[in-house]
Amino acid sequence: MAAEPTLALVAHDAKKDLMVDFAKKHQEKLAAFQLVCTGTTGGRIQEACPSLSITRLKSGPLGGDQQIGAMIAEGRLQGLFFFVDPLSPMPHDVDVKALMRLALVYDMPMALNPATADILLRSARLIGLSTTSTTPEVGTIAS
Ligand SMILES: O=C(CO)COP(=O)(O)O
Repeated sequence: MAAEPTLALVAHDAKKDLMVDFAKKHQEKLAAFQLVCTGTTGGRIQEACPSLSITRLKSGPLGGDQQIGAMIAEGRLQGLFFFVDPLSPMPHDVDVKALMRLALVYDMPMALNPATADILLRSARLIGLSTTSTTPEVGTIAS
């Protein structure tokens, strides 16, 4: 039997309450995934949803975003819900951009807000019916 698809849940501080509400609301559906989170986001979700099994990586500013980026590059992630705060400066802005960039490069289903995450959670591709990752053709990048 194929392993469950892996979904990353990440939220900036101003969006963590939204992420916790989202996780509580969709707890049953989220249980069908292997969940990975950046450190603080994962702690908040775990506290609110003790039945979910969550792998917590480093906190975003300490490398967690990059760890998730590496999972994308290595084909170990099937979806990314990243609730970003567009109104606050981030010390690790380069990491945030790098993570979103890799999600785009690898055509990863990515939701940057709860409205889109709601839709993606219902999508056949994300729930694992088609989890083939798209490897970009490096040669096609324009010089
Ligand atoms: O900073 C983050 C994403 O850029 C999230 O990290 P934390 O979940 O550790 O707060």
